[in-house]
Amino acid sequence: MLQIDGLGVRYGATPVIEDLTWTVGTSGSVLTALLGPSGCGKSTLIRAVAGLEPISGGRIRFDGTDLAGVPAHRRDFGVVFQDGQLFGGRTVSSNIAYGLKMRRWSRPAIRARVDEMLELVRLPGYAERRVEELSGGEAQRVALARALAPRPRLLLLDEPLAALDRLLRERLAIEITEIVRAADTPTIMVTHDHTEAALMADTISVMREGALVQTEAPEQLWLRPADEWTARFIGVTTVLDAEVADGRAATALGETTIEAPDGHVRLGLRPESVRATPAGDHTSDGVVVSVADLPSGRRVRVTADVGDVEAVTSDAVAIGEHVLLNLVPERVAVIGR
Ligand SMILES: Nc1ncnc2c1ncn2[C@@H]1O[C@H](COP(=O)(O)OP(=O)(O)OP(=O)(O)O)[C@@H](O)[C@H]1O
Repeated sequence: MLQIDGLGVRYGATPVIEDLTWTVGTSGSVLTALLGPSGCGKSTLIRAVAGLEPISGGRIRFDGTDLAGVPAHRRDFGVVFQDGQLFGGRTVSSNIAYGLKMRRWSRPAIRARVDEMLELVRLPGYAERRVEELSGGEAQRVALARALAPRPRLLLLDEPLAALDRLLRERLAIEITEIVRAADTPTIMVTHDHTEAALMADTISVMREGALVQTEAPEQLWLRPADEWTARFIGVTTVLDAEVADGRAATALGETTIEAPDGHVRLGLRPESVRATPAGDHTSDGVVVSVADLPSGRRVRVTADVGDVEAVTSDAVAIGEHVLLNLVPERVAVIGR
């Protein structure tokens, strides 16, 4: 288990991480996503955990042992960066064997482990390929095999999919999840993409400007974001005031059932939290200003009294059409509760 208390990291005089506290690997969680916008300090945090960045304050412990003074290569952590950083001019097997040779594994043990890793990352038969001949996705799988080969206590993945195209990213995201679960290696994965985080992780930690704002299972994060910034970062497009009484919330877009104590709350709406239907003879809630047909269904933008609202619809509504807006109770987030 990784335990970080009051961590500080600075570049020169500039603090990038200040007083950060984080516990990873409790309650059976294998894969934790570290999710945050570009420049918030995710890579810096991962590098500090790996021992690649000096810390200016606080403590990093693993299984109770303080890592201060433990150099990177003695931490037994595996690291995969965005571009894999394979050793060029060498074969796949020589890359995967690298950490095992450092640890003085016997030749037969190394050979067996390399084969096992190639099976795990689904590249059997690739042992003698030179790394220059690999595609981007293959190279990242080799980097993963190299990191996992010495059986690390913790695996750190710093945006391992960022350089790949979208289709490959999604496929490899799911593959990596299966691989680290099969290896049963606690893993932290850095990403700025909340869909990627949800595809892979069983716990998501949200980072903002050098601090952690929330650590939660994905479903809880979607339904109970800690604050408005977090809500918007994970896809909320409309924030709505509501008054709750007896499990029902009254809002400018009508009533909905909600699990929240009585009183004032703010609700976070994603497009799929609101359903638009043609108003017909009813008094409309707003007018459609744009329509987009996405793979997941039709998305509309509606100008309403509460401002512009993104919504989904299964009707053939057109721009300029008057619509009714209804909340979808199980898709409505409560902010800050
Ligand atoms: N070696 C360095 N020297 C000085 N400043 C740095 C250095 N590395 C990073 N920074 C700065 O520290 C801040 C955090 O950078 P970091 O790379 O940790 O963010 P990140 O969340 O990983 O971003 P991204 O998602 O874009 O990779 C940024 O403002 C960055 O410009």
